[in-house]
Amino acid sequence: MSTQALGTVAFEQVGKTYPSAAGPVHALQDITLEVPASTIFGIIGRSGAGKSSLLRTINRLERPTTGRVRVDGVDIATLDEEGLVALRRRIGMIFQHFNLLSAKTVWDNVALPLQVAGVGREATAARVGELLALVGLADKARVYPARLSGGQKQRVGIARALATRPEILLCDEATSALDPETTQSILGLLRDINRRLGITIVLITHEMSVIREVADQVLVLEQGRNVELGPVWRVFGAPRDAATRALLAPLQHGVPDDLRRRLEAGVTPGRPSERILRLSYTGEGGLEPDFARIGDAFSLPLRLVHGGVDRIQGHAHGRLLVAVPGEHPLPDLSALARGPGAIAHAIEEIGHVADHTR
Ligand SMILES: Nc1ncnc2c1ncn2[C@@H]1O[C@H](COP(=O)(O)OP(=O)(O)OP(=O)(O)O)[C@@H](O)[C@H]1O
Repeated sequence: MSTQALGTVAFEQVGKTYPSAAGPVHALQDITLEVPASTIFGIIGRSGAGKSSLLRTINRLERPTTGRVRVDGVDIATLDEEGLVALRRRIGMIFQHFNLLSAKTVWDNVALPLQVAGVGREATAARVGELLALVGLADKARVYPARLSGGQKQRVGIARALATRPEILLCDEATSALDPETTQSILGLLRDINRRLGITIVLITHEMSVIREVADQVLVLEQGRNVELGPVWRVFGAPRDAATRALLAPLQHGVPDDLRRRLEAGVTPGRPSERILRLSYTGEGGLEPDFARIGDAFSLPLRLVHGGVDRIQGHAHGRLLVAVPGEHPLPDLSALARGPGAIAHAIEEIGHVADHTR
């Protein structure tokens, strides 16, 4: 008997190969990692990286070609039909396009898994009432899905997925069909479910902002392999793999167009100029941008040009572009990014621009 908390998923050297006319497709290769119980675990990767394949091994919608998937310590490949049915009651799933039955009301959609599980009429009614209240749709019980907004449909999907009190919830691009505001409300609901009910949530998405918003840990897949895994604040703050950096590019605070043009234009010798410096914050060690200390470190007039700091799980990460007068020598930048007196995790000079203000 396992002593792990309920809702733990462990992948052990999981591989998945699909046959295809063009030869075998190695969708997953040698994935070994553990999703701790009661956490929110995100899986990202470009299209075809193997995200769906990995997610679907958790409830045995896909069987690994090699290796093992354990849920609460049990190798799910060993389950018989009955065991598999029981496993799927412990693992809810929600989908991008909700997968609701259009001919059934909200109430009937949510009741269905309970009816299939043989739950009695009264207990079903009580549970459906509870679930609709949980997802904020108590007044929509008799409505058909066609009359609901996307966000409401996903709430029905969540209520249905939670009907049998699962310990794990799999989310397959659950917010990808929703507008940003509705996405926020669904993410808030998922976070609430995770915190209040202790349900482990494994989600795949192509929206990096979703991971940043809710996930505790993130796995980056590239061509079926684990190329990076860690707490979101670390992976997003200081991505180590090129694939991660490429995925995160849309979230980075880049150099704005006008500044880029000024950097490209260069400076005229003898005319006033400014140096543009980039200060980066990765979330490590609780280091935060502190303008008083930054100013002291340079002992030069300093101007904030561009940038921003996000907070992920309480860790500050982001980049600031600052300008200092070009004619003064700079302090040792690498020393300013080292040790207890560091003012940023990395400081680099990205170029000079003409100073039109002098
Ligand atoms: N049933 C299948 N038969 C053959 N090849 C498959 C099958 N399912 C997936 N693949 C292939 O396996 C690889 C991984 O697919 P998978 O759907 O897991 O990736 P993904 O990261 O979820 O992609 P997407 O973001 O586009 O959904 C891809 O090359 C895909 O074409």
